Amino acid sequence: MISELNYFMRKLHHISGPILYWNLLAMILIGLMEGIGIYMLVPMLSLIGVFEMGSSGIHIPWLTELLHRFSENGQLLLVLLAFVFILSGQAWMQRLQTIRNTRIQQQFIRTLRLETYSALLRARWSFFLQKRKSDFNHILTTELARVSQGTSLVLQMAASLTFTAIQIGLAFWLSAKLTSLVLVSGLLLFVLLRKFVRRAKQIGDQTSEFSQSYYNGITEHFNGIKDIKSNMLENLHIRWFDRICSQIERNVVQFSQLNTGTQLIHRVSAAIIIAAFIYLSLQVMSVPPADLLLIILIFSRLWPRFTAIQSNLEYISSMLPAFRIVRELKDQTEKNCEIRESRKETGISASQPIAPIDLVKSIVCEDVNYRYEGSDTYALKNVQAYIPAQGMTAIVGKSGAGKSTFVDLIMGLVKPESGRILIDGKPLTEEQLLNWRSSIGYVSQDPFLFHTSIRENLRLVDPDASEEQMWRALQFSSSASFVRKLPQGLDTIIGDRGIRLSGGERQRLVLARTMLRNPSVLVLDEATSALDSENEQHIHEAIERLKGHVTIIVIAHRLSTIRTADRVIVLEEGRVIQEGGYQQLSMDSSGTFSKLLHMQAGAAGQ
Ligand SMILES: Nc1ncnc2c1ncn2[C@@H]1O[C@H](COP(=O)(O)OP(=O)(O)OP(=O)(O)O)[C@@H](O)[C@H]1O
Repeated sequence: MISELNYFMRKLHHISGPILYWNLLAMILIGLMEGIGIYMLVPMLSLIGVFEMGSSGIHIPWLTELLHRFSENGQLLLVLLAFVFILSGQAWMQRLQTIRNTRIQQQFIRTLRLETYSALLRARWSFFLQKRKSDFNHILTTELARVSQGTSLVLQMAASLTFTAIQIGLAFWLSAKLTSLVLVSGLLLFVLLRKFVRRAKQIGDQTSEFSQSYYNGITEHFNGIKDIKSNMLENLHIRWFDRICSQIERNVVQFSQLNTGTQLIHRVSAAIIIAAFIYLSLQVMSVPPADLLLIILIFSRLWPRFTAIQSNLEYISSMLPAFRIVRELKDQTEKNCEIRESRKETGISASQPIAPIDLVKSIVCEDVNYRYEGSDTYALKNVQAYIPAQGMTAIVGKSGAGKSTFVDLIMGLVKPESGRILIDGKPLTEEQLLNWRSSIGYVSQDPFLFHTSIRENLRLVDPDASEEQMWRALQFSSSASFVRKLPQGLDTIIGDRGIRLSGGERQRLVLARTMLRNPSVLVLDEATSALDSENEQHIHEAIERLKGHVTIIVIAHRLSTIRTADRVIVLEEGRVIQEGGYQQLSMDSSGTFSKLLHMQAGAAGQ
């Protein structure tokens, strides 16, 4: 755990640079001024004879001589003026230091956020297959905030320790005996309260666990809100929400009980120790009243520092789990990094421009086998396939046959366990992966649109796209007519994930967006949900328009849309069982393809 803390402190050092140490120096100076201001008041007052001090106190001959040049009233005014000056200066510096601290902290969290987010986006697809996406939301919001809070507390703690060291030094100068007594009592109490620091860590573990469940739950529920509403599952989910909120509440209260408990012990001990000091000083040791005042002063300044250190330790301990979680994610994303950074500038990195590959001949799969991580069965077995450039290839097969996995391999999203993928005769290598990916346009079954205007959604892939280019892409994807009918045309806001559009319209819009990128290969995962025949016709028209310009690969769920396919690849249980032209396969009456055709024709006729 300490290694994690160490890692983030080193990172803070790396991000902030020398300013971090200037800041710590300022903290020390502030502590010094505060100590001088408060501690010096009593001895200075005694120096000008306001009251008598015993053996303790300060003896600075030149200062006494200097002060005695003034009248009595002048001396008092001078001492008080110095006091006001020192404390005001300290307050002013404190403000500057706090602002600097905030800057350091914010720069640190910004860099951490950026690093975590970009490391996630640069991780390979197979990494996301094993993870819950809501965990990333949770880490990027809650856990990163806790890490930032934790490092800020470590800095505060460093400052607190420095203040304390300075105050101990000053207090030693005034009275070594009394200070030693305070120190020994403080250390003893700290040792006695050690177990509370450990308990704080356990509470911190639970905090992470509950907040993770909270994030996972709410993300999943809102993703499935339509199912919840249509199946009347609202109360079930409200009950879950109530339960997790109660657990979070209990966890926070538990920490507060622990923290205030140790504070209470500290305060009560302070009262007992000071009462014992006073009793011993007056009744046993006959200490003069001015010295007694000094004891109280030293105690009242030092003890709250000990209390604050104890409290800080508990808070830091409760945040250690967040340090571990963020560090683990960083290690995992590093291991799964697909896109390397090309240069580093103060933590912000830029990616090199990636030149797309222009497909001219074919994509070939040679003896490809693939298994998902943790799975024993092969999703693809000995796959041999040929996809011609500029033609239209349809991938068909029953649900679970391996169509999506096949296309993921073609797109280089996952790597074959064995076998090769050849692009224009050359094996697809790790180095070429990104060039290859940048040549591909992918339209998924559940297309991804932002809650903004159509124009903004289109410009996502090409910020400089002109109005004319946008309309051309819309025309190509058979979306122009429906966009024209919308109240604000291109400026119509389409709702969260495009909720205000029909499934087919959404898919055509994403197709238009993909075309703005001028891909060499277009991969279209046909929507499984039964689109109306008019929309099916629109998609069909769009594909026909694109044929000959780009290589089209369609994962086809309705065979009626692929009548004009140049090539059909039929998959069954991870194997290619048929491959050839549409006409050729449909005429082979004993083949799976013609059976699939009959099944769909039968279903359509019912
Ligand atoms: N992330 C995953 N982890 C483990 N197994 C998976 C994963 N995704 C898919 N599979 C398995 O791999 C096989 C092929 O799945 P795939 O999604 O490629 O089929 P598909 O033909 O595209 O199906 P559908 O038409 O229903 O989308 C299935 O047996 C499926 O259970």
